[in-house]
Amino acid sequence: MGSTAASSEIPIVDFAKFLNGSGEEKEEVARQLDSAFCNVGFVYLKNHGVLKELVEECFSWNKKFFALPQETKMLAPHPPGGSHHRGYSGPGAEKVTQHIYDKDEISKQNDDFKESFESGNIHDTDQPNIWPPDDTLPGFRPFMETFFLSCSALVHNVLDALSLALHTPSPNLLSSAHGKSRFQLRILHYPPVAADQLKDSKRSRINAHSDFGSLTLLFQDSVGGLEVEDPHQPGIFRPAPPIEGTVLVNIGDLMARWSNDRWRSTVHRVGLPERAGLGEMVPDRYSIPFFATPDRDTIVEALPGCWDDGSRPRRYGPVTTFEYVQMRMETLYN
Ligand SMILES: O=C(O)CCC(=O)C(=O)O
Ligand SMILES: [Fe+2]
Repeated sequence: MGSTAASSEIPIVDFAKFLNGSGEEKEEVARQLDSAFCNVGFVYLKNHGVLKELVEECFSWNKKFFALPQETKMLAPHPPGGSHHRGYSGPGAEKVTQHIYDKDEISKQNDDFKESFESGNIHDTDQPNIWPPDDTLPGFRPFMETFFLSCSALVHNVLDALSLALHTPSPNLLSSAHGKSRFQLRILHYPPVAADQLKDSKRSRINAHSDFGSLTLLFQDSVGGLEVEDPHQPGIFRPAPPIEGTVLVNIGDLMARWSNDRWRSTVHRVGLPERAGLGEMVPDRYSIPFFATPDRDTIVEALPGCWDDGSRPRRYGPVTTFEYVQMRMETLYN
């Protein structure tokens, strides 16, 4: 059972009942996900099928990679511009903005204080991976390629649960719209920062934003600081603390649009952890988001079950994934 406290709370759902359960159990999990995504846009999944050992190992590669000397990390540089999203971005390279498309407005935003490394599907010829030379961190590349596959499998399972929730004509409608699995695995490192600097949201580790794809998985370490906007009280952010053994799953803007705003793409940010004392240093934070996007030619228009000719008209015209993503990426890097 998902917890049923206030609807702005992020429920915990046992995904084993979808992966291995009876037809009825699958339906029940699908309903729980649907309700979480309608209410807060986020859910914690336990028994999600990505092995604990793999998650732990990914955190340890995350630490090893960012501990490399800056000049070594720069051997796998993220290309300038927003269309090839692979490789290493140093502190301040990316400004996460919330629906601001004007360059002057973007430059007024605080710089995020973080560094990241992105990799994607090995078959993605549009965005080939950019790896550091093998001898700088032997084992890193094959591990990340394996972890990608495991996260990708989870995304497809969650998509199947969502298709079930909507009773789409084809039971794998959403999964097949992501058939090429052109996803993005990011490892993120936020260096230590004085708690005072994060107080009153003067500065964020990552500014308030929503994700722009379909679904995001997020593994976080034990440091905390992730906050999710209360969908029923705009401007109020609530902690989304790490919960051992779970992965957070959230809806992105493209999925919100696809679902005709049935599912919410909720604004989130990383700031001061709940327990941090002022005057202290907040330790490094490591996290691992995995971003799913449909295949580039997928036409995104209101899904079956999300609109009707009565009280739920279609709110958006059709757009391809490619057109949509281009528009959003251009604003990220300048
Ligand atoms: O580091 C985190 O926990 C959040 C990362 C995030 O929201 C993002 O990369 O889109
Ligand atoms: Fe995010």
